[in-house]
Order: sequence, then C-alpha cells, then structure tokens
Amino acid sequence: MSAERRLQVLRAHLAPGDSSAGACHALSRHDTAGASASSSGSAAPYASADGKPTSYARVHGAVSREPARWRRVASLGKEELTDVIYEKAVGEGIAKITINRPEKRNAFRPRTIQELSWCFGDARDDPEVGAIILTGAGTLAFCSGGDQAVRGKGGYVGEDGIARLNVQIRRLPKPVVAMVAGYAVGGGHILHMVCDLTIAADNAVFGQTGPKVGSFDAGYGSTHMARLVGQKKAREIWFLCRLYDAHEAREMGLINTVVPLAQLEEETLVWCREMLRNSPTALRVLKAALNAAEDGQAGIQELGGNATMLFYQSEEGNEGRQAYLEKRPPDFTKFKRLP
Ligand SMILES: CC(C)(COP(=O)(O)OP(=O)(O)OC[C@H]1O[C@@H](n2cnc3c(N)ncnc32)[C@H](O)[C@@H]1OP(=O)(O)O)[C@@H](O)C(=O)NCCC(=O)NCCSC(=O)CCC(=O)c1ccccc1C(=O)O
Repeated sequence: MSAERRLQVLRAHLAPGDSSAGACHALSRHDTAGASASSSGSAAPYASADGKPTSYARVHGAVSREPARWRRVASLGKEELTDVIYEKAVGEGIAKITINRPEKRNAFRPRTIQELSWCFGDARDDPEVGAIILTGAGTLAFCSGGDQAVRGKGGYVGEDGIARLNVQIRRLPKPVVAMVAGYAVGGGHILHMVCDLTIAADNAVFGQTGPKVGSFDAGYGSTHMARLVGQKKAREIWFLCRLYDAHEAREMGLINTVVPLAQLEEETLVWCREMLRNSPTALRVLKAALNAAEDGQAGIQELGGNATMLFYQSEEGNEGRQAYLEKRPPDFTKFKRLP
C-alpha cells in the first residue's frame, strides 16, 4: 500500500463519521502502521479515494479489536479435558480450541485427538458458535504433529486419528481458523491446512517432516496442499522437508496473513468477528462448495445436504410434507418455475 493511500485510510479511520471511536475497525492495524505484516484483505472497502469512509464503512461500521472474555469449558460429558483447553468467548459466537502440550511443542497423542474431536463436535452443535479458532498453547508451536514417542505400528488413524480429525474440520459447517505461532510441522502443518483460514504470527514456521520420520499423509495433507500452493511447490515441501517462515508461507498461498506475535489473537478475533457479521448460511454453503470442488462424492454429499436443509425451510418443501400428512395431493402449482 502506498504511503499516500495509507494516510487516506488512516484519515478515514479517524474521520468523525466513523462510529467506531475507541475501537479499531477491520482494517489491520499493521497495515495502517506500515509494519511488515502483510494481509490479503486490503483496506479498500473502508475508505474511498478522497479519504472519507465509504458507504460500506458507514453501513457496517467498525469491528472491535478488544480482547475476548474467554469462559473455559473444563469437561465435555463426563470427561475432563487434559490435553486441550476449550473456551468460548462471552457474548460472541467464537470458540477457541487450544492444543495444550507445550512441553512437547503441542504434539498430539491419541488422547489429544480424541479431545479435539469432542471440542469440534461441541462447537459444531452449539448454535451460538459461528467461528472456531484452533491454536496451540504458548508461542513456540502451533502443533508439531503426531507424538513420535507414542506412535504405534497402526499409527493413530484407528483411534480417532488425525485422518478423521481432518475430515471433521472439513465437514464442520462453520469456519475454522488456525491461529499459528511457532512451529506448524508434520501433522500440525496438515491441521492448519485443513482449517478454512490461517492467521500466522511472524515467528511461525511451516513444513512437513514426515519423510524424515517415516510418515506421510496421502490424503488432504498432500492433495489439498497441492491445491493451495501448486503441484511443484507441494512436491518440494514434501520431498525435501524444508521449513518455511511465515512470509514465505504467505507468498505461496499456504496462509492468509502474517502479524506480529503480540497481535496474533487480536487479529484472529477481528477476522472471526468480521465473519460473524455475515450470513451464517452463506458461509456454510460456500465452505461446502469450496470443499466439494476437491472432495468428490463426499463433497457433493455435503453440498447436497445443505441444499436439502435450505429446501426444507421453504414453503415449497413444506407443501410436499404437509400434503402427505393431510393425505391430499401436493399443490406445487403456486411455485414458480424460475429460469
Ligand atoms: C517442532 C520442532 C522443530 C521444535 O524444535 P525445538 O524448538 O528445538 O524443540 P525440541 O527440543 O525439538 O522439542 C521440545 C520437546 O518436544 C518434543 N517434541 C517435539 N515434537 C515432538 C513430536 N512430534 N513428537 C514427540 N515429541 C516431540 C521433543 O522431543 C522435546 O522433548 P524433550 O523431552 O525435551 O526432548 C522439533 O521438536 C521437531 O522437529 N519435532 C518433530 C516434528 C515431527 O517430525 N513431527 C512428526 C511428523 S509425522 C506426523 O505428524 C505424523 C502424523 C500422523 O500421526 C499421521 C497422519 C496421518 C496418517 C497417519 C499418521 C500416523 O499415524 O503417523
């Protein structure tokens, strides 16, 4: 962004018409400050060329950058959570799931996977939750993949393993945002890739280590990666097992944005809050559609499920059911055959 444009945006942000005095709007503070952070979402809709707030800014107003007030969910059902911290933001529809094994760089063991699965299930079923953050405890690692000390001959897949967790995140009809500080490597790298968005701190490091430790993911971990970064790059990442910093990761399309470590949660919350303003059904169907393009029959099934859910909410859908219950022929004549 040019210095002049940045100034315009800053002016627009401070303009009296901006109802958001005190709270920052969705425009990244890092963009306004000209820091090294880079964001794919430009500030364009928030200020017009003359520096005044656009109608978009006037209508939608500001997104709060305030910290969330987290309420901890210590147990799900009868089970205490030991490997994962599960929290919900008070008064807003955000859940946060934190892998809590920092002494192991948040490597997951079967128990971790099981708890993650419960938390994702709860967040999916909670109608108040509209966006889910997945992260790792501490600043050194998001997740370093499968705990190699407990890896058995059968891997983790048979015990609610990562393969199933990936599918669960893909199928979850709400956006999941990976909030990455430090290492996201091995299975941890795959976890962030299957999330819908990735916000990274400037200390984040990305890569696959599988071929070094006798492991690989021939599912989403390779095929979805190729969709994100292209075939050549995906082969480089897997075959050479190099590590990439956050800016390199953003350049290659692995992640959405990079922010200073101290602002990681603030920025992630802003992205979640922006999404929460939008139609949940639109986001849900878009996620299913974007997945369907690469998920074959399973993806179409998911998209089809959404179509049915919407149709059941319509008058036309209800007419069929009602007619059956009333033992009369359905009258579909009143419904237009739209072009
Ligand atoms: C992440 C590192 C680069 C961080 O390096 P550094 O900051 O120097 O910290 P360390 O001193 O190395 O680590 C601190 C502490 O943590 C332990 N640890 C870290 N990662 C792991 C791990 N993955 N498993 C077990 N333990 C781990 C480390 O040993 C230290 O403990 P001490 O007791 O203090 O010694 C670096 O740590 C690193 O490279 N880690 C390993 C990364 C890795 O190779 N991960 C595994 C990739 S393969 C994978 O994830 C399998 C996925 C999987 O399970 C799967 C997926 C799909 C289908 C099947 C399977 C399957 O069953 O295998």
